[in-house]
Amino acid sequence: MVLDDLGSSLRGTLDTLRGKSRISEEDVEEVVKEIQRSLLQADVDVSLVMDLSDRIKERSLDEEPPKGTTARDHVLRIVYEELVDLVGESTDIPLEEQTILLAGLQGSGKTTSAAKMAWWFSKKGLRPAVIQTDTFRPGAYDQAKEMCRRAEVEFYGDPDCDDPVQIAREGLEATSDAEVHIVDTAGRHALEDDLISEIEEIDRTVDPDRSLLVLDAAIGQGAKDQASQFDESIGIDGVVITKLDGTAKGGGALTAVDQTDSSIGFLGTGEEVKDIERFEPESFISRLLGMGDLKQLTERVERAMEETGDEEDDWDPEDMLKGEFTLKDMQKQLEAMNNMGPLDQIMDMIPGMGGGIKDQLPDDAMDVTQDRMRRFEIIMDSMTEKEMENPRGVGQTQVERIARGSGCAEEEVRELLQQHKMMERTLKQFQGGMDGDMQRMMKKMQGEGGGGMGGMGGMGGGKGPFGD
Ligand SMILES: Nc1nc2c(ncn2[C@@H]2O[C@H](COP(=O)(O)OP(=O)(O)OP(=O)(O)O)[C@@H](O)[C@H]2O)c(=O)[nH]1
Repeated sequence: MVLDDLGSSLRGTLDTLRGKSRISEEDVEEVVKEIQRSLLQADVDVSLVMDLSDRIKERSLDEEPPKGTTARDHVLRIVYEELVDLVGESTDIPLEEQTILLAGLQGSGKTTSAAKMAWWFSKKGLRPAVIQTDTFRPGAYDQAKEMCRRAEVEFYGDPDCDDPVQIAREGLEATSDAEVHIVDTAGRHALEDDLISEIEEIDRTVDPDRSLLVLDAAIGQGAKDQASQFDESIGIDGVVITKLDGTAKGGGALTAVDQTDSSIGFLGTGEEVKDIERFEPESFISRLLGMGDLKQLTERVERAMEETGDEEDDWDPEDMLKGEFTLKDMQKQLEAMNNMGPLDQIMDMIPGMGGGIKDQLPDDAMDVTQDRMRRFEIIMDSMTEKEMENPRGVGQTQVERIARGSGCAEEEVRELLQQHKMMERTLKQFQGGMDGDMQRMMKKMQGEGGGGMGGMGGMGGGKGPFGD
C-alpha cells in the first residue's frame, strides 16, 4: 500500500530517541532523512517532500514538547500532523441529491469506482444510478452493467448508441428517480484532445455537482500533468485513488491532489463493489504509520466507557500496569470489550497491534464470545474475594466447589482460569510497551469512567509507536 514501509522504517529511527527527553538537531535529521527516503521512493514529488521535511525539522526543534511528553512522542506527533496535512482534508461528499462525473485515463478504475460509489451511496440510504457513457472501449457497457447488478444499483447505458453526450443526457432523464447520479466516462491511453473535448461536452450536459478524477495508485509523476489538464478542462473537486490493495506506491496520486489543490474522496481497495472506503486523513495516516486508528479507538473507548458506567469500586487499571492482573481486572475487561464490539476490529485500531502481533496471539484470545463471557461471569460470582484476587491459588477442591456453586462444569471453571493466565501473559508482553498516548488514554478512562480499559491491556502485545 501507499508509502508502505514508512511506518516501519520510521519506527526504527524513532527507536533511537528512546529514553531521551530532549531532541537534538542530529536526531531530527535522522528522522527527516528516513521520511524523505520513503516518500521519494513512493513517488511523492520532490518539492513536496522538501517542504514537508523542512516543516518537520523546524517544528521538532522549535516547538516545546508538552510536559510529560518524550522526545519520541513529540516528533512522532509532528510527523503525524504534517502527513495528515500533506494528504489534506477529505473531499466533501454530502449525503444529498447530486450528480458526480468521473474522469480519468483508461484502466484507472472509473467504471469499477462508479459501481462502488453507487453501492456506497446506497448503503447510506440514497438511491443511486450509474450512467455509462463509455462508447470507446468495447466491453465497458457489459462490465458496468454487471458491476451495478452486483452492487444492486440502477444502471443506464446504451450499447447501440455511439454518442456519449446523448447517452449522458438520456441517462439522466431515464434515471430521474435516482437521487445520486454517477456518470462514468470513457478513458484513453493518454491525454488526447478528443478525450478532453468529449469530457468537456459531457460536463456541460450533465452539469455535475462534483467531478472526481480517478487515479490508479500505481501512477507516478505522470499524475501531475493528468490532474492539471483535467482540472483545467472540467475542474477537479476530488480524487479517487484506486488499487491501493496492490503494491502500488500512491505517491504520484498524492502529488496530483496537491497540484490541483483538490482532495481525496474515496479509496479503492479491491475489485469487488464493497472494496471502497471514504478517505479519512487521520485514519489513513495512523494506519500508514502503524499507529492503529487512534482517533477511532479513542471514540470507541469513550463510548464503551459511557455504556459501562462507573458503578464501582476500588478497581484500578494502573494496578494492571504494575503487573497485578486479577480476575476482577479480567471481569472488567470482558465487560468493556463486550461494549466495544468485535475484538478483531478493536485490535486493528490499537497502536502497534496490526496484523503481525494479532496473528501471534492464540486463537482463543480472540474467542471470548458473549456466551462464554456470560458463563465466566456466572462462575466468577461463585468465587470468593480471595480467589478473585489470586486465581493462581485456586486448586482442584476449589474448582469442584466453584463448579457446584455456579452450576457449571469443572472444565469450564478451568477454562476461565486458563483464559485469565493467557490474558495475564499477554499483558506482561504489553508492559513497558506503553507510553504517551496509551497511558494518557488509560488515565483518562480511569478518571472519567473508572470502568475499565476496554480490553486493551489484557489483549495488547508488542510495542506501539508511542511506546518507549
Ligand atoms: N485490485 C484492484 N483492482 C481494481 C481496483 N479498481 C479497479 N480495478 C481493476 O482495474 C481494472 C480497470 O478498471 P476499470 O474500472 O475497468 O477502469 P476504467 O477506468 O473504467 O477503464 P476504461 O473504461 O477503459 O477507461 C479492472 O480490471 C478492475 O477490476 C481496485 O481498487 N483494486
